[in-house]
Amino acid sequence: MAIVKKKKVAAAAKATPESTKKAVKRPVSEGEQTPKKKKKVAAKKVQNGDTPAKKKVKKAKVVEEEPIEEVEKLQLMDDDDEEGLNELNFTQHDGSDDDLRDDYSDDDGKCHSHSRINGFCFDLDDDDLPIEKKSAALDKKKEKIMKEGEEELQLNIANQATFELPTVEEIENEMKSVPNLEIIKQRIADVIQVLGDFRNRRDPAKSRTQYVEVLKKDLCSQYGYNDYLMGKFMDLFPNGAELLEFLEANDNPRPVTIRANSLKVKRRDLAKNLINRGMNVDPAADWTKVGLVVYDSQVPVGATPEYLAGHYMIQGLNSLLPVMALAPQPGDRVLDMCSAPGGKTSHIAALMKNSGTLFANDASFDRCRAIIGNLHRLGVNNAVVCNLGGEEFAKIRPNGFDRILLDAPCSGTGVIWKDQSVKTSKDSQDVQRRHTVQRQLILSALDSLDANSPNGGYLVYSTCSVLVEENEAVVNFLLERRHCELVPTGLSIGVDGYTRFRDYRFHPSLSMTKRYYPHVHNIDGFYVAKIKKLSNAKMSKQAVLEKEKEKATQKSQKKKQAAEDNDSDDSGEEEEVTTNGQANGKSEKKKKQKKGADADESDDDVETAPMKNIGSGARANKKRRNQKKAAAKQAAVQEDDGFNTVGNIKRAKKPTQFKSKVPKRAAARTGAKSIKNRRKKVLAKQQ
Ligand SMILES: C[S@@+](CC[C@H](N)C(=O)[O-])C[C@H]1O[C@@H](n2cnc3c(N)ncnc32)[C@H](O)[C@@H]1O
Repeated sequence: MAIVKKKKVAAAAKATPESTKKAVKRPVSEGEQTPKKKKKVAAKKVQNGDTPAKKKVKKAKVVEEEPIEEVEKLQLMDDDDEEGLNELNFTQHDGSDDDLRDDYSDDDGKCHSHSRINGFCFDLDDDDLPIEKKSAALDKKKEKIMKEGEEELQLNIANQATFELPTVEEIENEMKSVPNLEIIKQRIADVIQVLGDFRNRRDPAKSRTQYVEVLKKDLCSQYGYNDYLMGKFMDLFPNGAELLEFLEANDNPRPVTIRANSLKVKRRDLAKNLINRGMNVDPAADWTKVGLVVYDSQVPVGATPEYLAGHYMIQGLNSLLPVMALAPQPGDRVLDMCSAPGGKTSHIAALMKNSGTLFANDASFDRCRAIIGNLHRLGVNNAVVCNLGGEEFAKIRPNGFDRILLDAPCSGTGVIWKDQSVKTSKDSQDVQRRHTVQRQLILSALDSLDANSPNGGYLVYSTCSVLVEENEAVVNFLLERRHCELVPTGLSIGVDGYTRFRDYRFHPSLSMTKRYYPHVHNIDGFYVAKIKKLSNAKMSKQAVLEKEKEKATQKSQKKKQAAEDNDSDDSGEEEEVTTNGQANGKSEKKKKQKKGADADESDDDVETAPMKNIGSGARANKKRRNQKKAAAKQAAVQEDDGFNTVGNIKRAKKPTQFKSKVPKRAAARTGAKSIKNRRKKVLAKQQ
């Protein structure tokens, strides 16, 4: 303790002349504390779980040991040292100082239990032991703090009850200047609280939609998302607290994890070697035998001799899941349809023990180089790397594989921490493009599977997206189009996939699929579904068309019904418009819906109305058919929000694989020329 004091004296010596002057002028101020500061210190002690009695005994001892001169020196300390004084519990007062009541005095402010030397008070007399008195005083103080805390809480609750919701326009204006994140954060918490107990906490003049709109705007500016994606996440996590957890998790990195390459090394041996290199590693989770988590490392994880020798692959734990679900067997014919850079491919090869045949495909030629590099490094020698659009496999290798992994290209909404640009770059068009390609790929993948494979016929579909449009809706689309069924993934972690989402309903078996979230599982957001192909025969077009028709009629009936309801409600609503702003919004919405329904019906009309000015005959019929098809396709694409699983799919532009060096017209011309030349030659010979 003496050392501590000396330091403080030294600090006093260092103090600026001004502060020293101040201290000399007002020596009493050394021991003075604002009541707040005192409370803080006391609260700190309570929090730390210090036994106050013990501490005080120590301090009293120190006081007795210290020479008075030393104590006087302390008067020269500057303000910064107040806390140090506090810790040592020296108090200088005349026994009536208000500030001191909290600590050692009774309610009258007089210090009864202390003797005073030079104005400093010490615990010496009275019947009770000083330690008991101090303990009692502390209890009292604690009680007071608790009381104040309770009062503050009540005040907060009262404040929350009167929380005023700004309008969306006000928020937009606020955002034009530099947004105050503290205010926004508080408002987010307030709105979430109101939404959690809407009936009691709402402002009666404001609707839930208004609260939700304000929340969305604030979340967008707090976390940096665009409106579209935030809307999607709000649909996904209607619970405000969970939404915040998810958004926070998206701003924080996941743990660094690696997969031991069982083709070359055992996990135990790899861990030993890496620890010797200065890496702090541990088994990553109880559900994987090959994953290791790297807590910290003195060497770059991607440049150790073990890495270069192919003993491990740097992979997120989520990457292990689809391969585990696929469970490839030695000797299988396996296709990894979208495999670059080859992390999952090399895991598949390891499970196949480098036997059988593994096709590692990717549409990007550049990314195929990465597959080749990784497969070489990891010692994979049962793989054929190919560079095709996945859509081609149904044609070039129908019913040709025992197992297929389709780790589809996606929006990446599960790995936002890796690429923050996703927050603003994803819009409805982008997501629509994604799920369109995903549907094409999943159909092609299923058609490439052999349903009669003795131990296979399995397709695993996975994405690193959390959006339902790219996951359950795509799998549901497949179930409606092909003879196949969902089977359990065999994965012990993950939450069940959606069978219903907002107004949409999926096949009940979709609960067998698995979802992963960063805030729940501390791995990247991910989705895994395992599908068994039941028959190699394609579902007849007739059956698919009938299903489509059925759904379409149901849909149009619903719309008509909604339109009729609107008609009958119209007059009543107009009255409401004048009296109730909330209802106003509602009727607007209904009108919009009606408009939409009308537009859709007119679309239907386009489809069904007889085509004019085309004429008759076979050609005209064909033209008519094509027009109908084009109109239907356009309508389906326009409407397609990702859940319209029976609609036509917009074909993505096919990647051009081989380009003929001679243009078509030139080729035709050359053909004609050579025929002419040959004819000339023949004629010449004849002559
Ligand atoms: C999610 S990544 C695959 C990651 C890989 N499975 C792994 O674990 O290392 C999606 C890949 O699909 C590829 N891709 C995109 N469209 C494709 C298509 N039509 N056919 C095949 N591959 C495609 C992309 O080039 C990208 O490499």
